[in-house]
Amino acid sequence: MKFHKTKELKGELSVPGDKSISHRAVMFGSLALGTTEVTNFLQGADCLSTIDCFRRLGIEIKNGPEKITIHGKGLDGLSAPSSILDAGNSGTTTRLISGILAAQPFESVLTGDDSIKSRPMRRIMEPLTMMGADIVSLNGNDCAPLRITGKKLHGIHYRSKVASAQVKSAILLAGLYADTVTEVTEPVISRNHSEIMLGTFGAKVWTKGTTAFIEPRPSLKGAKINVPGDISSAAYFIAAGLVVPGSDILIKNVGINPTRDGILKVAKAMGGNIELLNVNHVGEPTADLHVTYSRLHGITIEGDIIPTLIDELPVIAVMAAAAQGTTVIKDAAELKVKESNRIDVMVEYLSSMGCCITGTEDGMIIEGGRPLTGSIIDPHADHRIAMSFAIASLVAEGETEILNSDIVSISYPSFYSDLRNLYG
Ligand SMILES: O=C(O)C1=C[C@@H](OP(=O)(O)O)[C@@H](O)[C@H](O)C1
Ligand SMILES: C=C(OP(=O)(O)O)C(=O)O
Repeated sequence: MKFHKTKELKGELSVPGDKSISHRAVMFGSLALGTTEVTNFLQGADCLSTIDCFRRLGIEIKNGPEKITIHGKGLDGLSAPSSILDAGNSGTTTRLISGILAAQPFESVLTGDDSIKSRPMRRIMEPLTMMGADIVSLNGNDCAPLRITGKKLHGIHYRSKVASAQVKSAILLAGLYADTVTEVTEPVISRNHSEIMLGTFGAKVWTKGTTAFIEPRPSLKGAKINVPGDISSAAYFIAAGLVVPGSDILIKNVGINPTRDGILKVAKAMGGNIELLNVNHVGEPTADLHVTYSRLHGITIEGDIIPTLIDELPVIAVMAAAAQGTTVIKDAAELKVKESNRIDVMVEYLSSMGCCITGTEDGMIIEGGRPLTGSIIDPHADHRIAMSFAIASLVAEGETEILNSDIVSISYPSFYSDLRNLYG
């Protein structure tokens, strides 16, 4: 798909439902007894992979136009899968479902696409094995495909080396089936959607500092879940509104959970004009975001804020390229093990557009303010890279071509049409 420099972006949009919350609604609804209804579910390929896996585990899930309906059968209601479980491109599906499968009275084989088959799974294999699970990486490389043979699990106190909601959630889900309380301590708090939603379904989950606790064997009951708009998807329009001169965009109903809102803090620290309207603090907090063009300046982004904006760092790099001065991103080595190596790919293609950017072991250094020029971008089958460069193209002279641009359907199928609707 080809893109050109644009005049101001103006108008209003609603981004699709949050990916993390949509996955969890299907998973927890499947483990709850009774009907769960999910509105504003993200119809992205990753969340559809989660639906497919739970259908193969014997759960009836209706994906209707207005809502998803899940006929959960309770904690012990899953049945041996009819075939290999395919998580597609989704790390969240792979890691969270592993925590559930580790406790089932049957064997499962879990796989995914080439990206999933190269992402690290030792981080969940280790704690789940400590709990008593039997998980084997079939290629012997600590990646999927995984053969998971369910066992009786023990509660543990696990100290995770990485701040990862996928690791934390896998352990908490296994903890539903353990013999005692399970505890997970993270170096820095990661997104807490599992803790919030498990509570909604009736689990006893609590936190103290960076430790999350779960009691075993709750009776989970079906619930109604309304998924807020995904702040990770809103991030592209926040960035576009801030960097394209004259822009004025209203993004409606965006999730602003404090474990996810780092993009808002960073945008403001860079000098961005973002106003939060209609803030609602019930359940997962939401707001409408009013974004207007701003003269951005470089900042340092490091430490505890990193997990709250980890998926937004590629588009933050684009904002940094358009800003005046230097932006330093540190403590973000996790970027190397996402759908692509997001440090290498951002450095390669922002450089190809004329940006002065250097990759480091745990981030990037970006000297902003140089004019960008169009280029040919291979997003390395990574949805967030494709969307980030679509935004960069809006301020680049000449033509930018994004190869395999359809990859955005992983998390945001209507991304290009939503963007085009804002053109003058
Ligand atoms: O739990 C989740 O829903 C997610 C957690 C993050 O991954 P890590 O837990 O691996 O950091 C994030 O990058 C991913 O897009 C979704
Ligand atoms: C890293 C991501 O997702 P996952 O880990 O679920 O593949 C993402 O959406 O940026």
